Amino acid sequence: LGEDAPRYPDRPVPDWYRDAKFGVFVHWGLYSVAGWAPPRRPGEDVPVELEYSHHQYAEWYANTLRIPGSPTAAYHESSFGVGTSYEDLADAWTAERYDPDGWMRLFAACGARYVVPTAKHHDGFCLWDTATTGFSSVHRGPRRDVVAELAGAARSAGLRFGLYYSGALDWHVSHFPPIRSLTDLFTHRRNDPAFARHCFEQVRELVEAHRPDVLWNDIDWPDSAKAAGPYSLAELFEHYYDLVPEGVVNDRWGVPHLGFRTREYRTETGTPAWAWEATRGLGASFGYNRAEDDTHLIDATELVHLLVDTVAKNGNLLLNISPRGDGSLPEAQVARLRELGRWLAAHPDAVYGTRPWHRHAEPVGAPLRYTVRPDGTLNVIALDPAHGDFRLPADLLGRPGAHWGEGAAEIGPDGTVVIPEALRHLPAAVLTLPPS
Ligand SMILES: C[C@@H]1N[C@H](CNC(=O)c2cc3ccccc3[nH]2)[C@@H](O)[C@H](O)[C@@H]1O
Repeated sequence: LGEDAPRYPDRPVPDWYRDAKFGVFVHWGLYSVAGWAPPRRPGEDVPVELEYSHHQYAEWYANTLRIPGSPTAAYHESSFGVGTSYEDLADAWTAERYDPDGWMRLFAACGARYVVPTAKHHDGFCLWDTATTGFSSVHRGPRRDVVAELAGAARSAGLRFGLYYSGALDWHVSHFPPIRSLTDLFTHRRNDPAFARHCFEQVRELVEAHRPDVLWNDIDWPDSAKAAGPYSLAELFEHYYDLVPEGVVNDRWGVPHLGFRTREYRTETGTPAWAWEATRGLGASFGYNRAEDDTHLIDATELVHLLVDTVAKNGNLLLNISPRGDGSLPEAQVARLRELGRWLAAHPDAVYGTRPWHRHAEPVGAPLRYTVRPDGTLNVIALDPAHGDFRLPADLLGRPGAHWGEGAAEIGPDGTVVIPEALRHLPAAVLTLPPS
């Protein structure tokens, strides 16, 4: 490391985060007013040359709109007229159905233990009472301090409160051509000291006002803040941890300091020793996309499997919900969240507070996942109980006291486990084995 390379703290990921397992991501912002991107079904892909002109992330609307001939450019003109800019939409944003307390009560009821709303996304529109710009939800549109209301509502609902911040991209204060490729993504961004100070001061406002339990930065941080000195990232982290001793950050700051690692619409192949977080939308977008319908969304059973698989691999699931511009929550998304919450409410000890076993699944055979409770009890989670009986692996044969939630389990001498009829309709069934 060069002589001016700052020293970063080496901090463990706090237990509250590792025990929490399930958080709700909320991408809500100016882009939610337009709320449109070309819809994409699970498994559908586009050729790499259309990756940005047909970006499936509706929160990228401001960039996609600027790509000549993109479906978003056509949608924008037909919806808002040739003379309306993206930033003009700020004054059309009324958020008349925005109910922060209702949101947080719902997320808590669905089993989330933390929530991470967007404070500023790539469009540069700030959702808090900032002194750094007039491009904010306090000065324009809703005329509300969205972040403050969400922080209060989250903590009243017993949730830990984190904040998403777009550290690399701020299209309100940058003047590049639209991002049309991965190369553009790395070059059409500001790294100058003035921008670095701007980002430093914005995050300092958020940290000092709300003490977020999670600082979830996206993509990267301005390069000029990565050396020692005023407004450096090292100073920002030091300030953050002074104010929030149990605070945790993710891995998208572009410096050798991270808390939990992140995977986006991806999972880990095995069980890493480090804490990590899987994040995705319920459909193909984080921001609200009115072009998505039920067929574009992950179904509730897949959602339970995603959570269980992620936790078995030492990860958390940060599942995104996309509020409409008016602040209402898409009913199809809420239905899936509630279904996940019902399973979690019936099987809390299979997830919360657990740690991985020495393997997360079996290489072949029945789709099982494993988690270990603090007292050493092993949760054997059958992901497809409708499929019926399964064989316990050899290293679990003979362990006494096998139980389903309500009663002793019937296990044959060859390890065949009979799944009770009453459990076969569930997205997953949990067999517990007391500590051996
Ligand atoms: C949550 C999501 N993040 C996107 C940027 N993605 C990344 O910076 C990123 C993806 C990813 C996957 C694996 C490991 C690191 C990663 N960073 C944003 O461009 C989206 O609008 C949205 O906010």
